[in-house]
Amino acid sequence: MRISVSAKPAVVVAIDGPSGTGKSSTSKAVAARLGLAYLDTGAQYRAITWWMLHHGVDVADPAAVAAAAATPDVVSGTDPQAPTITVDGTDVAAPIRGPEVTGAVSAVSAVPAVRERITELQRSIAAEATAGIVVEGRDIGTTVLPDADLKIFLTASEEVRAARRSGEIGRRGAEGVATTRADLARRDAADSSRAVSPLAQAGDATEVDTSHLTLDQVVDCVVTLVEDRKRPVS
Ligand SMILES: Nc1ncnc2c1ncn2[C@@H]1O[C@H](COP(=O)(O)OP(=O)(O)O)[C@@H](O)[C@H]1O
Ligand SMILES: Nc1ccn([C@@H]2O[C@H](COP(=O)(O)OP(=O)(O)O)[C@@H](O)[C@H]2O)c(=O)n1
Repeated sequence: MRISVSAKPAVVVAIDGPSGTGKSSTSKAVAARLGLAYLDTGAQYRAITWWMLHHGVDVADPAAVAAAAATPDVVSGTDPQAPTITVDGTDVAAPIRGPEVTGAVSAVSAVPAVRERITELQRSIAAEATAGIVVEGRDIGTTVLPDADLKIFLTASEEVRAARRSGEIGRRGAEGVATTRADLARRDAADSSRAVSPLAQAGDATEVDTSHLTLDQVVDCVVTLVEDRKRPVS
């Protein structure tokens, strides 16, 4: 009798949700704890946006963005302890977090040619992650990896999200938080209403409201869900 030993299947975890719900922090920690790779898809959209701005492409003109979409070479490093992002070999980890990119990224990411390019890249990175991967974004569970083993949709109140993001970017006081809250609301509205793969919760995703949970509690919750859902070794 021939006994076939199949490799343990890799686990693919999709974590989606709006800004400030804790996607990046949670995904990195879950991946590190479980020995999985980590992909920040928002960083990829930010990187292509940075490239457009850097090369003088009019980001308000979808045709101009589409015409340039195939040119930049976006490369993501998927170690959750030290994720990296480069465009045409330039490390853009810092500039992609600046206000210019944040203000333009929703317009660029709404262009179908950009989404096609980046979605293809995301699928190939996930396919190559032999140990498994946590992929975070807006459309991972609905569009990029609809067959993910586990889909999580993180939420949190607008108030909490604005306070978290303000703390992160050093905006102080009630006025600072109100400005951040308006920025987040604008970006969420744009991301949720675009025609191609908008920010949306997959029907089979588990929703986790992080408003009143510590990061450790959220990580524990997701790790437990991953452990429960891992496909059995056959
Ligand atoms: N459960 C939590 N409780 C408190 N702060 C959190 C929690 N999750 C994330 N944060 C903080 O909120 C900010 C935004 O988190 P981040 O993971 O970048 O969110 P997202 O990727 O959804 O935009 C960061 O400063 C992070 O440290
Ligand atoms: N899968 C994804 C991930 C991000 N994005 C876009 O990229 C932007 C930046 O994503 P991000 O995850 O870095 O944003 P934050 O939640 O960190 O603020 C979002 O506002 C979306 O416009 C997307 O369209 N699809």
